[in-house]
Amino acid sequence: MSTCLHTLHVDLSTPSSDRSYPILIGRDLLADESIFADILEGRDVILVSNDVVAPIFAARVRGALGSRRRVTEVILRDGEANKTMAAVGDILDAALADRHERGAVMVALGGGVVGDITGFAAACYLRGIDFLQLPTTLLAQVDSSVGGKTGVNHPQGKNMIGAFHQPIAVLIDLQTLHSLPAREFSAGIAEVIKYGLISDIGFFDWLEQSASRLLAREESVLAEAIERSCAVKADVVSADEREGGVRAILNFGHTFGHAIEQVQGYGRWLHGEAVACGMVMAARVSAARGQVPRDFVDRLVALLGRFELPVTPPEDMSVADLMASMAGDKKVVEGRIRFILLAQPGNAVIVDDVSAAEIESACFDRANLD
Ligand SMILES: NC(=O)c1ccc[n+]([C@@H]2O[C@H](COP(=O)([O-])OP(=O)(O)OC[C@H]3O[C@@H](n4cnc5c(N)ncnc54)[C@H](O)[C@@H]3O)[C@@H](O)[C@H]2O)c1
Ligand SMILES: O=C(O)C(=O)C[C@@H](O)[C@H](O)[C@H](O)COP(=O)(O)O
Ligand SMILES: [Zn+2]
Repeated sequence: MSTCLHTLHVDLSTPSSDRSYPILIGRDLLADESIFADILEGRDVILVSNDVVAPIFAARVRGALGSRRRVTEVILRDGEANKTMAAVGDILDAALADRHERGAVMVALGGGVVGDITGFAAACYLRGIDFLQLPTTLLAQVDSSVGGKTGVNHPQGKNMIGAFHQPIAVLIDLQTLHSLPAREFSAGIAEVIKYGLISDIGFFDWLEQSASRLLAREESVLAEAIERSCAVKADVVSADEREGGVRAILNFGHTFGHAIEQVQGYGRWLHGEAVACGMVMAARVSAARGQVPRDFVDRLVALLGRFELPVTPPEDMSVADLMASMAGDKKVVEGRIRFILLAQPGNAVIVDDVSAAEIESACFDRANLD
């Protein structure tokens, strides 16, 4: 028997359509046949996972999918370096080989890499079929499984090829977090902290108070952190599904972070690690502008430090490297890089007037950063 602790909704209803979907947070959801029967009915499935996650969780999902539907299984190679068009091709080849029809559903079982690739394959297959998110990392549970950003990396930049394609549901099984390595858990915490910084300073305060219990992975604290994170994300996505405006605040720390990932080579820094460092950089620029107190940056650095997340740019990375990479960011408009800064703690703002000199002085004066 599974236990559902929280249910949220991503509201995407318009007068002409309703693509809203539920997010279920609970225990043993991945083994619950009745949940899959409700969501998928009798539909065929293309189950996509990777060579780390499948050995741990695929059997229980196969069991819950039951024996009355056709299931094609695709096992990708693990890792950010494999978030490529080739991986999308592997999924499409398998689905075509088994002659899956438009009624089939792609099911993403894994972290953000599997989810982003599978969602994009679902957006492309037969010009678009449904997909279901079964996120197994903290990062995927609080962020990537919700909101419909799907895609793959390109040597020139993160997530450069993709589509907005919403899942039909997100099932967050807290049991999956037991096997998650500590470094991956911390990477997920970075995105959790992001939500406090951009829209809920009370949540940031709570995270400071709850750090030890989060590190101990206490279920009730994890469930609350995930629920509050998904609530912020669902609200922002409902307000601006395709990032025409406010959704860009979810990119806080990412303009810097994606550049770090790309310049270092995908996979050297985890996404969440690069975002952690990027959030500190954005907070430092905000503080230099007098928008947040300097001691708030110290609080952020201390909180990230509890989770052993990086707070200074890679030693071998220059401002020139950073600026060159950020010039290709997806948020660039008419050649101007748009940054997400803090207008104040708990409140983000989008600006396009941050200079290289300002970044250098706020973030690369290494003698003054520690
Ligand atoms: N679409 C979005 O809105 C969005 C949001 C945030 C991040 N992302 C993307 O997500 C990716 C990062 O996702 P991630 O941090 O989940 O990384 P990941 O998918 O690489 O997973 C991290 C590692 O943990 C392993 N793993 C997964 N679940 C496990 C479990 N329960 N037990 C043991 N090992 C497990 C994975 O195989 C992998 O080795 C990046 O590509 C990032 O760009 C997308
Ligand atoms: O959902 C969003 O919007 C986000 O920006 C969430 C980010 O955490 C995530 O890493 C996303 O994939 C970044 O999007 P991108 O458009 O900058 O590639
Ligand atoms: Zn992110």
